Amino acid sequence: MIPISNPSARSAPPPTQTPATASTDRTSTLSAQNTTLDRPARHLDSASRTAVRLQDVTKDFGGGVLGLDDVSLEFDTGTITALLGLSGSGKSTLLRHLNGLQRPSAGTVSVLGHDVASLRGDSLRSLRREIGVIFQHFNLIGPMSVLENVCTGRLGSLKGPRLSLMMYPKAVRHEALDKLDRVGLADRAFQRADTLSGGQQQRVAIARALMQHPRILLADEPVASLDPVSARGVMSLLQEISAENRLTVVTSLHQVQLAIDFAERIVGLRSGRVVLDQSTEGLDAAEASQIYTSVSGIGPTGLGSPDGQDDGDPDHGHGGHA
Ligand SMILES: Nc1ncnc2c1ncn2[C@@H]1O[C@H](COP(=O)(O)OP(=O)(O)OP(=O)(O)O)[C@@H](O)[C@H]1O
Repeated sequence: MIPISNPSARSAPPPTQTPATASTDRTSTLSAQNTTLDRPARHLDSASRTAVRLQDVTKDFGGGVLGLDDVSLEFDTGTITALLGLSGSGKSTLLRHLNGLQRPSAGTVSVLGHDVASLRGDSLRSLRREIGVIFQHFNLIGPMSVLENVCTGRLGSLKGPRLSLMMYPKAVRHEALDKLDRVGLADRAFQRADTLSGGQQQRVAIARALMQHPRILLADEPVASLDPVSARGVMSLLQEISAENRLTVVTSLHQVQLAIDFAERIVGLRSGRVVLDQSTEGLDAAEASQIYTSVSGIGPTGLGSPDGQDDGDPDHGHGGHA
């Protein structure tokens, strides 16, 4: 059995448990987790087969910049799609529309059956709990332990502040350790997050996202900061987790070969438009790379990803682990 508390944490105040969680032991935690991990195959009607649908979506940032230009796409439940395209082609903008960080100027974005643009407040937060997010720079809290970072993935569904690891319900701490075990890092639970390698930190971020029991995972250039070996390890983990959980993964990538090897489908964007939409089966890297080589029609580039910006939307916040 994996120990759940470290000696330094034992002096911390007892966890504040709600009646619902106070009686939850490790067994029930594991069975709750397994319910999530081994979700029985459900009869899927066409609505639940489609996790995400964008219909004629345009995002006009003003000044002639279209982040998305008449995009219509559907992402099926349990699939992995890689978004490819030059810097400034609209990959992050597309991802931000899926969790309501940005709203379309025209068209509709439907996620898990909800018209995202129509959601506000609690209903938007509730949808965001179903959407895990991982980032290029991991967004872990460096001085905090790995385990506590993973526990923060549950903050969106817990009431009140959690100022230390021991303030999380025991069931949450156990589950966080199980998630860490799943990503191969249970032995690092009590290490400071910022002492891990980049690949390890991204695994922790994945474990944190899994604490939400998400149905969709958005990954914005998840391997851009990693060496090639770690990058393949993280993509392989995403692939496994998608299959285990019927998790719909939409990820932006810059490496065509990784997209072909680990995603089922590639969507190529250029100046906010879909210029390639193809299954990766039998897809040739040279063919997919054409979205980078033809420069005609490319809009403003080199502006990078304006992380953290949004539309000034009052509900703004990263859906990942809030
Ligand atoms: N909040 C914003 N305000 C104004 N323009 C924006 C905003 N967000 C994105 N853009 C513009 O929209 C276009 C698409 O940007 P986006 O960040 O989606 O590209 P990207 O493909 O993710 O790029 P990268 O690969 O560098 O992350 C760019 O021209 C960008 O400058």
